Amino acid sequence: MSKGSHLVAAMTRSDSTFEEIPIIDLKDISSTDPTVRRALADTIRDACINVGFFYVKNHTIPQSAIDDAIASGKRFFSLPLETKKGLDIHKTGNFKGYTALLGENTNSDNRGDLHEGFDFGWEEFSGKGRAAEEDGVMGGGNVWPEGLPGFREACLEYYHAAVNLGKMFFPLFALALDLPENFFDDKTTKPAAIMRLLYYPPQTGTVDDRVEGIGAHTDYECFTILWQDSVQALQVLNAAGKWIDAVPIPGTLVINIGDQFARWSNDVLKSTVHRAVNRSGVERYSIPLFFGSDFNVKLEPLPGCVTEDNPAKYEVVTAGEYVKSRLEATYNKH
Ligand SMILES: O=C(O)CCC(=O)C(=O)O
Ligand SMILES: [Fe+2]
Repeated sequence: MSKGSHLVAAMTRSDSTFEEIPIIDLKDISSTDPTVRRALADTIRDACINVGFFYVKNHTIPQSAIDDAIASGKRFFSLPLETKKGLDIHKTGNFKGYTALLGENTNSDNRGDLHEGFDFGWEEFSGKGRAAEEDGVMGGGNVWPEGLPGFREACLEYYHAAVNLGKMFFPLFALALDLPENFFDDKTTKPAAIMRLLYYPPQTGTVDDRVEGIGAHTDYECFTILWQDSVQALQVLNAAGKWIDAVPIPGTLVINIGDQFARWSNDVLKSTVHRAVNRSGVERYSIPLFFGSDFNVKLEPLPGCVTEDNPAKYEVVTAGEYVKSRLEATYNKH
């Protein structure tokens, strides 16, 4: 059997009627022992083929960075609406800044998402960002609120810790796809990395089913690293059409595959539909960080993912074009 049919065969045997989301221990993520790395990559592959979601523990992001980012997020969201609207994501032109309640509609059948958000991208502590031509539609500077000392620093502290974790994942995904470990290196020299602080008010009283915290969707990039607080809201759709709770587990992050990886791997890796609905009665916070390839990379099917039984499913587009079209649809910028 060729390598290609091996992957596709694994995918064909996969079972996506999961009832639970697997937990993967990352204690060996920096190991240089090939056997140990192979074993970790195999666990990741099983999770990505069957579920498209997994928790990680021992994930390397310091608890202090999480605590500071969340505390800063809470300060930001409690600013007056007018102040936050000064940073409106619809006005910045590069999908960075503030999203008000119902300012975004992730599922086009819905009436708007019941969350507030604050989005930003690559920036060094020194303030150096990326030029527009290095980051596609998301290129150009971040916008930061005035009068919140330490906010930017706390955001960037978490951001860089999460970006470092994300960079450690690409070699593991390469191994999981039977590719050389360095396969993604030259395709992720300036990887897309967009972070959001999200605030979900509780939905109480009579609830319109078309208003959810974030409507059912798949993510746009290669994979997402999500921190969630202890309030249950995130749900993942299995192949039987059942919503499975991604129960908050202290000390873990949630990792999920997005559409770029699904397209690139011709659906060997699953980009699974999910949503967040906060009917807990209390406020909820989360921090997704969307991790992609360099924006000019063509998402041509990876070696081993296309066979006679699994012909190419997607039109080849660049990563940047793909994300741009999805963001424009979400924020209604046509
Ligand atoms: O807040 C969450 O748990 C999920 C957020 C999410 O799915 C997203 O921002 O794409
Ligand atoms: Fe998502």
